[in-house]
Amino acid sequence: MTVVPVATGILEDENGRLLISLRPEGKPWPGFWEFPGGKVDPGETPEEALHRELWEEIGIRVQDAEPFRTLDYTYPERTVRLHFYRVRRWDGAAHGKEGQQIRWLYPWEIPALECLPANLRMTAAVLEESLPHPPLCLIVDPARVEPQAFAHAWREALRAGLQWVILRCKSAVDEESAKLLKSLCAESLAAGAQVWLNHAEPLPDWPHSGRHLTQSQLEAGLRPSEPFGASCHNAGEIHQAAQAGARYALLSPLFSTRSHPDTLPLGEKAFAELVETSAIPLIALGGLSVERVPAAMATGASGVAILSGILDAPDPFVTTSDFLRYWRP
Ligand SMILES: Nc1nc2c([nH]c(=O)n2[C@@H]2O[C@H](COP(=O)(O)OP(=O)(O)OP(=O)(O)O)[C@@H](O)[C@H]2O)c(=O)[nH]1
Ligand SMILES: [Mg+2]
Repeated sequence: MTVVPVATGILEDENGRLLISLRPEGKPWPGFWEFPGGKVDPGETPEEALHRELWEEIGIRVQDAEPFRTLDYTYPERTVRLHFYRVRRWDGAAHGKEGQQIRWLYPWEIPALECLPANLRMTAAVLEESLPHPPLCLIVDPARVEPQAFAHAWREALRAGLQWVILRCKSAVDEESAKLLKSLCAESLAAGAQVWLNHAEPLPDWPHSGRHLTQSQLEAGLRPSEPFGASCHNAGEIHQAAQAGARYALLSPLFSTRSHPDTLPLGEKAFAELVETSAIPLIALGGLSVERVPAAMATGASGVAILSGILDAPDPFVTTSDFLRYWRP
């Protein structure tokens, strides 16, 4: 089958909002949102097509286009090779030159609209850029470990370079623990790490970067006004999280775990298939060890999350460093 080359532009304004446009009647997939662009003409390079299409469709002259991703996608009517470009500098004011609606949206707002399926991967790829780096997420749960040992493990992980903590606090903590947790949150932010609170309402006044929602909070309709991620276990839950505006989903369990021995793991193949159709980045959770990080990342996961691996380690500094070595050889 012939593959139709297509060039599309992901325009980004100074606030990080992206331009999407509505496909008009008379073309395949009318009423779906897309990034503006179109088919590469014979004799044209994809970049030349991008310049021409963005002039024809939204009336701008591209100054700089940075190749971003190339993706093959098969629709019932044809297979397209999509050359996506990031466009941050242009002349002119973008408008629907062919009468089509356009919108400027933050990347996490896009999955709520009906988009061309091939484009959802791009939303996920753009969102992935804002995740902490290295994308190793430590889930800390004070209910699982005695407070002093817990604080020690958390601090040692930060000292080793950890950049991402999800603080899971399912039950109320006493005043002394609350004081300790608050100061650990502040220390983490001061170390340049992000802290996402997984906590019931009302949220305590602990310094944080965002919220992490459990599946039942998401289900119950909780939609924080600040950045949030969510815990998911299947395609339906990922879709719901994406539509709700989540920045990422923790997808579990990738491998079998000691904590949930009766839960069937997704396995690498099913995980990779979920990555293919997800509009938000997926973080692999469940049964992760240092040795398994490469296999987890090979599924297309945007990062890995661990719970027991570091908190229970004899030397959390060494174990965190071992995990981080995957991103910092
Ligand atoms: N423009 C555009 N096309 C996309 C995107 N994602 C995606 O799968 N496509 C597919 O790429 C193909 C190119 O589409 P197009 O209809 O824009 O082509 P065009 O502007 O040259 O229009 P024309 O057919 O009127 O000449 C379509 O099959 C469309 O479904 C996207 O984000 N933007
Ligand atoms: Mg077009």
